[in-house]
Amino acid sequence: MFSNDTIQRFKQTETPFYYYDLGLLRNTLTACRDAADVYGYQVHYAMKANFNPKVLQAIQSFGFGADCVSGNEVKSAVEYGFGKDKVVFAGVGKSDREINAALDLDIFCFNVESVQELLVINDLAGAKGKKAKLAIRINPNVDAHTHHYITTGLDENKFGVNMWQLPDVVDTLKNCQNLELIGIHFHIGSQITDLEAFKSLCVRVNEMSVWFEERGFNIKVLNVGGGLGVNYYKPDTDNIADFNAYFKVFNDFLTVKPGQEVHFELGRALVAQCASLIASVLYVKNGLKKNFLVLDAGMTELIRPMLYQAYHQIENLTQDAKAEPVKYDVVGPICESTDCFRKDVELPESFRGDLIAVRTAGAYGEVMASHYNLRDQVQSVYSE
Ligand SMILES: Cc1ncc(COP(=O)(O)O)c(C=O)c1O
Ligand SMILES: N[C@@H](CCCC[NH3+])C(=O)O
Repeated sequence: MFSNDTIQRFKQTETPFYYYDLGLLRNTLTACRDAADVYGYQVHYAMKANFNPKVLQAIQSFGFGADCVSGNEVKSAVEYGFGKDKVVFAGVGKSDREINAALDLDIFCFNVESVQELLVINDLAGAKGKKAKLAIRINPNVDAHTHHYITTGLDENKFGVNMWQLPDVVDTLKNCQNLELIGIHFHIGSQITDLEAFKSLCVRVNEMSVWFEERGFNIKVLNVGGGLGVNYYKPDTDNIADFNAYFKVFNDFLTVKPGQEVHFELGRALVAQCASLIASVLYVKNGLKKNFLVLDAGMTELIRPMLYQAYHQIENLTQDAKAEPVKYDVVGPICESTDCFRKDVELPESFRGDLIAVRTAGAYGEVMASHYNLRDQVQSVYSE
C-alpha cells in the first residue's frame, strides 16, 4: 500500500524505477537483529540479494557481517564498512585472483566448496605466508521444498562437498599446512517457507559437527546459510519475515557446544519486501484471446517471474482498485516471448500512462537487471 504522497512522487519520476522503502528495511533489520540476539546468533547479509549502496549502508550500520560470492563482493563489503572479521566468501568457482584478493584482505573465512579448491587456497595462502581460515561447505542432501531452480543442497546440485567425499577432505586437510578448518557450512536453498526443511538441516549439521570433532577438528563455527522465504502474496499485511520462528527452530534443533558460534547468511528475508518495481503502462493491446498490458519494464528490470515463474503481486496505482476487474497478461517490452510478469492478472481496467507496481522486488531484483536489448540502467528512488 502506497500513500497518496508517494504515488504523487511516482507520477513525477520517470519510469521504470525501483522504489526502496528504507524505513521498512530498517524495521526488518531491527526485527532480525533482535530475534538473533536472543540466542547470540551472528547474521551475515548475503550481498548477492541486493548491493544497492543505500541498502548496503543500512545493513552495515546494523552490525551484520557480509556473505560474499565473488571477489568484487568481498572488496565491496569491506569498502562499505563491513568488518573484515565478519566477511565470509563462498562460491563454487572462486578464481585465483579472487582468492588472492580475499587473502590480502584477511577475511574471516572462506566457505570452501571442493577438495580441489582446498588445494588451491592452500597454495595461494602459502605463497603469501598466510594461513587461511575456512569452513567446509557440505552438501547435506536435504530437500528445501522450494523451486527446483533455487534448491542448492541436494546431491544433484553443484554446490558444496558431498558427504561421501568428506574423508577425502580430512585427508587433504592433514597435508595443507596453510589452512585452518574452523567450521562447517551449509545452504540448502532459497525462498524456503516450510520451516521443517530447516529442522532436517539441523539434524544434518549435528551429525556433521560430531563427525568432524571425532576426527580431531575443533568446529568453532556452525554456518547454516540462509534461505528464509518471504510472503510474496501479502506485501502489505505480512511485510516482515518471522525471524523469531526461524531462529527458534535452530535453537530447538541445533546442538551447540560451549564455545561454538552459529552463523546465518540471510539475503532475501532482509531485503525482498522493502522494494517495488514501478513501471508505466505503455500500451493496452486487446487481442481476440488476450488483453495485454505492455509495460515499460520487463525481464531486463526484474527477471524472477521469467526465470523461476516467481510470483510478484502486481497493482495498478492509478485506477481504483475496487473497480470491476479485467484480465491482462502483464508483459514487458523485451523481444522475448517469456517477457511476461504474469498471465491473466486481474486488474481494474487499465490505460496508457497508468502506474503499475510489481511488489516485493527488493531481493534478486535490481541486482539481476541487465542491458539486454541495450536497455537503460534501471534507476532507484528512496523514501527515508
Ligand atoms: C551460500 C549462500 N548463502 C546465502 C544465500 C542467501 O540466500 P537467501 O537470499 O535465500 O537467504 C545464498 C543464496 O541462495 C547462498 O548461495
Ligand atoms: N536469484 C534467485 C535466488 C538465488 C539465490 C542464490 N543462490 C531468486 O531470485 O529467487
